[in-house]
Amino acid sequence: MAEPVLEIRNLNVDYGLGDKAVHAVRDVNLTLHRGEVLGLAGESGSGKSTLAYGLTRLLAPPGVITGGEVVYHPSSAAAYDVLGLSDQQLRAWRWAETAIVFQGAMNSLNPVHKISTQLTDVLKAHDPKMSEHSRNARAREMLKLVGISADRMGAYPHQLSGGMRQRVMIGMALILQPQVVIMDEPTTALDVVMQRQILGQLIELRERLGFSVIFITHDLSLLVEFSNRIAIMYGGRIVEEAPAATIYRDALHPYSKGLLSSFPALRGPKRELAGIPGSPPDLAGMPTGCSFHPRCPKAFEPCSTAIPVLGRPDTPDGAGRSVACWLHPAEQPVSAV
Ligand SMILES: Nc1ncnc2c1ncn2[C@@H]1O[C@H](COP(=O)(O)OP(=O)(O)OP(=O)(O)O)[C@@H](O)[C@H]1O
Repeated sequence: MAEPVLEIRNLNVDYGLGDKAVHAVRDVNLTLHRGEVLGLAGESGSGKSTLAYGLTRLLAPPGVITGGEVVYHPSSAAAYDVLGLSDQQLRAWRWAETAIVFQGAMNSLNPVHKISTQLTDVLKAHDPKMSEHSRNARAREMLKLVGISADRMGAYPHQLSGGMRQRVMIGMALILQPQVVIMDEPTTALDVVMQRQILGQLIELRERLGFSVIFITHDLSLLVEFSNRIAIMYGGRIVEEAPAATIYRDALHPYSKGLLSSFPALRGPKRELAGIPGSPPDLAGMPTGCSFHPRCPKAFEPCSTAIPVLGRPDTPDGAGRSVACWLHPAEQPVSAV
């Protein structure tokens, strides 16, 4: 497997302090390798966005990181913990090393400025010495890469369709050639055909430019198609992680299985659709043990009392995948509740 570019280690994020704190991200360990697309899936409220905001240190109060590390490996320098960067270092890291496209990003284009100005402003802010000519050339090149003709440089956001605005945002995220691009539901506001078209184009760009992607969505079928590996989140924890094809073919966690059967597959054999009974847990009053156990069709003795640790499962193809489920206990310590 390629070397890591971003390692999230034991990350914990709370909203609020003290007894009333809501633990939205718990003990998350996740590694993004160079050049890969890592998909992160889970129902609404499972903590996906909080993880993205936490690891980029963009959390707004009352969000607070209560523990962990986010180790970034630059292409030609020593690794460092993003959580230890000064504000100034952080500003340089974001966008130039790691860029983010958040939900509804296409609506965050400034309506009173031309596309060209918004793209070149990013270049100006990060490299004030760059000439105007080079800035314009780079902006034009970037638009072309995301499939927008350079003659739209002078357009205002309202003169572009939703899909085009989203492409501009992706172009803006890539303009400083970051190593890591985090996409949090970047295309949900668009129709399905447009979503797939944009994602397909992003994957093509990744092959050409070599960046890595963390792609967040509740739509597992999109991830199966576009990711190399998939991590499934539930109640603030990663409950399973494996290569995309392995998850699709043979998910081990009953929650992953439930999530897979909630979406029609875009390719491959047809599956019977069935939802997951019950609703996601209230993070302010989490069930003891495995937080999925009240909804789990396979729950048994230890599930309601002890939290299963995420680890390599006891299956023949256990290498390269991990699961936190008592059906496949990992050979690691278990934290009793
Ligand atoms: N500002 C906030 N204050 C308090 N709790 C919050 C806040 N924002 C989020 N939360 C809590 O954190 C949990 C995780 O939210 P988050 O947005 O990270 O989930 P998500 O998986 O990204 O969901 P979605 O797909 O709907 O965006 C929510 O269930 C909510 O209880």
